[in-house]
Order: sequence, then structure tokens, then C-alpha cells
Amino acid sequence: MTIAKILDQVHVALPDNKSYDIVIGSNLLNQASSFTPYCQGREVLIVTNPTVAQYHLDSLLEGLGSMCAKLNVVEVIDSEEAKTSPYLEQIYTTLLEHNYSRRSLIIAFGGGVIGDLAGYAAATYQRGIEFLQIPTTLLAQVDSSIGGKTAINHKLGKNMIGAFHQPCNVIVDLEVLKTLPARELSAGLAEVIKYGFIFSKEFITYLEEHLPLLLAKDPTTLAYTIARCCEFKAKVVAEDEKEAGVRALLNLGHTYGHAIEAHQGYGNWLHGEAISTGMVLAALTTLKLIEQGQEGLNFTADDLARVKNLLQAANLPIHIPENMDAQAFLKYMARDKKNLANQIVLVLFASLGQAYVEKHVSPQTITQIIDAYRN
Ligand SMILES: NC(=O)c1ccc[n+]([C@@H]2O[C@H](COP(=O)([O-])OP(=O)(O)OC[C@H]3O[C@@H](n4cnc5c(N)ncnc54)[C@H](O)[C@@H]3O)[C@@H](O)[C@H]2O)c1
Ligand SMILES: O=C(O)C(=O)C[C@@H](O)[C@H](O)[C@H](O)COP(=O)(O)O
Ligand SMILES: [Zn+2]
Repeated sequence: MTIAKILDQVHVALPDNKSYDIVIGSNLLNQASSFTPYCQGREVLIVTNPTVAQYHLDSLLEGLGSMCAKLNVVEVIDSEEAKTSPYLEQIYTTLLEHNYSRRSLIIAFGGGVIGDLAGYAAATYQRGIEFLQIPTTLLAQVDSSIGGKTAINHKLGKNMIGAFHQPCNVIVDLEVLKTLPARELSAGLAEVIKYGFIFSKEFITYLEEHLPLLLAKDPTTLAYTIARCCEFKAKVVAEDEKEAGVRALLNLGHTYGHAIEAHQGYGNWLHGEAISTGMVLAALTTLKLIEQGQEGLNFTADDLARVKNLLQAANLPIHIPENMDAQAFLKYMARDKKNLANQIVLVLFASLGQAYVEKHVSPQTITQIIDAYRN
């Protein structure tokens, strides 16, 4: 058996006994029982999909051994479409058919789609049961498995039906990334790069220098990068669990990006791809506000070029889909969860490596930005 190794551990500090650890390491799955106490003697349901199951389920089942009092697996379809009611229903039905109780535990074993769906099932089944995150994509390891945002989509808007429900533990096994397709790795890198844009110019420079190693899945570089991202997210979630303030910064690029995902049909643009273009639009919005005379912003055309270059180096799109005009964006942006009384709220660049929440961008300005970038 390959030896399991813990490489890092990040604590998410929350009130009301909701704190938990993110355990980062290699070969953790097939010795899972050693790294999480939460399955011992519990009735456990693993929620996954056929792709993840094909590659990694045997390993996890081996790792859980006989520690669970009951263990079943439910596989939903492998698609963003899984974040809809029929698949939530599939999980509830499995739980009920096997008499799972309030003391039972759900394991979300997959990417962000599985995490959001299984997390929402856990938040709502019998008014809420515990769940454990075992994220298997880069995106899920650095972002979606942490912080307790769980949701399904609505055709009129992304993640519109959901709940804040924190996991009891997050187990990040770097080994699973070996089977992750290149396009999905790049989508995860969009959220990695996002942390640099929001919180740290030094991290941007690190990513500019280490992107080839990340794309080559170099284990040391991946481990360092994932741990730094988990730290960024853990800190902001600890400060503002339910997005009353600073947590909104994690939405950089998402107001534009979610509009792209919904308009294109969920899954056609990957989430990371949509927010890549969304972050370029956020940068263009900052530049537009500076042009309009807004003070206190320190962002230049050279910074925009760095934003675009880094995203492109990660093989991410930076252009608007051809079939989307400003009206198409505004239709979805008007329903964004951050909005206040009919005012679109955007997360923009205060400078390169520092984001802020902007409450005063008009639909006319957004139209000008999109029209200019399309041509
Ligand atoms: N809750 C949050 O805070 C949060 C944060 C960011 C994104 N999200 C959500 O996460 C979703 C995107 O997540 P994602 O990018 O992980 O996509 P995903 O869950 O669809 O996974 C991407 C693809 O990779 C496959 N896959 C997963 N692990 C694999 C592995 N180890 N090897 C091979 N293939 C593997 C999946 O089956 C899928 O086909 C979106 O719905 C987005 O809205 C949520
Ligand atoms: O954790 C957060 O907070 C985030 O905003 C992380 C985002 O990367 C993620 O895509 C999240 O699901 C978006 O949340 P939403 O509230 O805009 O749906
Ligand atoms: Zn995101």
C-alpha cells in the first residue's frame, strides 16, 4: 500500500461548534479512516458520479473499511445538470429507502457540482445532517469544498436555491488530481488565480512564475498552491461566514461569469472558464470607472494586460461568447444575489491584488464596457 502523507492542515474557525479542518495530503483516500474521525460507527452515504467513482471509489471504500455502521453509494449524472431538483430528489430517495437518520453523514465525493448538490441535500435532509467533503477537482479542493455554500441552480440564475451549511471536515487528496482532465485543471486555476487578484500581488507573481509547473501537475507546486488557497478562503469565511461583508470579495468575476454560465446553458462554459472572462470584465469595469473620474482606484492598462496574460497562460478564455450582448448579461446580472434594491453590486479591482465591492455601476456603464469589448 502507498504511504499516506499529510502535507498541510488549515483550520476554518467558526462560531457555534462549526469549526473544522482541511487536511491536505497524498494517498489519503485509501487510508481515509486514519484522517477523519467522522465516519466511525456512523450511517454514511457517499454521493458521487460515475466518472469519479470509476477512478477513485474503490480506493475510498478501502479507506473507510468497516468503520461505518452502514455505507451506501449514490451516483448522480456527471454534469452541471446534476445541480437540479431531480438529482437532489435522487439523494433524498436513497437516504429514505435506506432509513438514514438525523445522525447520518453524507460524504460529497467529487468536484464542485457534487459538493454543492450533496451539501444542499445534507443541509435539508431531515432539517440538516452532517456532511464531509472529499473534493476531487482542483476547483473543489481550493474553493467549493470550503465555506459551506451549497446550492442547486435555477434556469433563471446560478446557485439560486441553497443554504449555508458547513462541512465537518475537508479531506484533500492530491493523488486524485492525476486523473483530472486538462480543461478541468485550467478551470480550477481560474479560482486559484482569483485569490491572487483579490488578496495578494505576491501570490500573482508566484502564479506567473509557477504556472507551467501547475499545468504539469507538479506535486510540490500543487501542494503549496492548494494550501495557500485554502488559507485565503478559510480566513475570509472565518471573518464572514454568511457573506454579510468581506466574503463577497470571493465573487470577483462571478456576476459577469454566472451570467455567461446561465446564458450559455449550464455546463457549456465551465464555471472556471466563465469567471475567467468575468474577471477580465471586472478589470475593464475598474478601468472604466477610473476613466469616469472615480477616485481611490489604482489599476492600469498594464495591470489589465497582466490579468489577461495570466488567465490565458492557464489556457482560460478571456473573451465574451459571441452570442452574448450587453442585454443578455444584464438580464442575469439584475438577479445577482449580491444586489441591493435594484442596484447591481460588483466585485472589482481596487488594485492588482486587492478587490473591493462596488455598488455604483450603472447598467449604461456595463453596456458600454460590454459593447466596447465585443468589438
Ligand atoms: N460552493 C462554492 O463555494 C463553490 C465555489 C466554486 C464553484 N462552485 C461550483 O462548483 C461547480 C464546478 O465544480 P468543478 O469545476 O469541480 O466541476 P465538476 O464538479 O463538474 O467536475 C468537473 C469534471 O471533472 C470530473 N472529475 C472530478 N474529479 C475528477 C478526478 N479526480 N479525475 C477525473 N475527473 C474528475 C467530474 O466528473 C466532472 O466531469 C460549479 O457548479 C460551481 O458553481 C461552488
Ligand atoms: O465561497 C464563496 O463565497 C464564493 O463566492 C466562491 C465562489 O467561487 C463560488 O463560485 C460560489 O459558489 C459563488 O457563490 P454565489 O453566492 O455567487 O452563488
Ligand atoms: Zn466560483
